[in-house]
Amino acid sequence: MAQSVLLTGAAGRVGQAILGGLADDHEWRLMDRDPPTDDQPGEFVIGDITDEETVREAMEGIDVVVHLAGDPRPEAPWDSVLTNNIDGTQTVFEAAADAGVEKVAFASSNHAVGAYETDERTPEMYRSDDDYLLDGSELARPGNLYGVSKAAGESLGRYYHDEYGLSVVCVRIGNLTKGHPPIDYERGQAMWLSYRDCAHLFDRCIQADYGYEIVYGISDNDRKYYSIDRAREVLGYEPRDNSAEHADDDSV
Ligand SMILES: NC(=O)C1=CN([C@@H]2O[C@H](COP(=O)(O)OP(=O)(O)OC[C@H]3O[C@@H](n4cnc5c(N)ncnc54)[C@H](O)[C@@H]3O)[C@@H](O)[C@H]2O)C=CC1
Ligand SMILES: O=C1O[C@H](COP(=O)(O)O)[C@@H](O)[C@H](O)[C@H]1O
Repeated sequence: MAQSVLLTGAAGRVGQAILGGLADDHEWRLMDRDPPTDDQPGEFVIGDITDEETVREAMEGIDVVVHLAGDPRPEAPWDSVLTNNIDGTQTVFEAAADAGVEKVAFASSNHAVGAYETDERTPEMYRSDDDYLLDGSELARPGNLYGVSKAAGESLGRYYHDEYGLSVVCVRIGNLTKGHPPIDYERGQAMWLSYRDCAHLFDRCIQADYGYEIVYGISDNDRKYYSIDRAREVLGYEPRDNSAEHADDDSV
């Protein structure tokens, strides 16, 4: 069923992957601090997610928030992730709760659990014959300050679910790459998320019923160390891509 969706960070890669698959499926209000470069569906709000008033106005009449806006760089410095990823995310959750929004899907990251990739486990855990698997029930274990900010976002989601009754799903997105898995990069191939699986996964986040969830956002790769069972069970995620099917592509 079509929902009224606020998509923050709409001008970025994940936002464009989602809109590429779902432009006609929902009523979109897009928000980004950068203006769109070409035609986009619905209305576009140019603004910063740390600006409470703009975020409150953007939230009016919204059923579901897909919150992507933030600094996506694994090497991002603390001042940037503190402002954009932690303060900005708190502003979005608070405004969503106040506006009576039903659900928030939060773009978390593989980097929230990056420190499980110890020297002893890698590179074997990136390969299909290794059975090491994270399933979303494990504690966050960030390997950088960006990952800390994503773990903080997951915690904010837990708080706004428990205290305000918001339905929250935190999607620990793997490596979104258009057209094919990352080249010559075993880790990236194990956590590849194709554009069409990305759009489908966030559609399920918009439409499914849940309380508070942490799921992994990757395609159905033969190589994987993140389970997608929870995304299948709770959201009805049915990925169609697999990085192994590109094994004959040059260097993949
Ligand atoms: N691309 C990937 O493979 C992955 C992405 N993610 C997360 O998904 C989200 C989107 O990532 P990408 O699309 O790759 O990044 P991107 O940099 O392409 O897009 C992010 C968008 O957010 C906007 N933005 C940033 N800070 C903002 C603020 N304070 N107010 C308003 N807009 C702001 C930017 O202008 C940009 O258009 C991020 O939160 C990132 O951490 C997580 C894991 C993997
Ligand atoms: O969270 C993110 O993760 C992906 C994959 O991480 P990488 O360190 O293997 O590149 C990254 O490409 C993306 O920029 C980031 O937001």
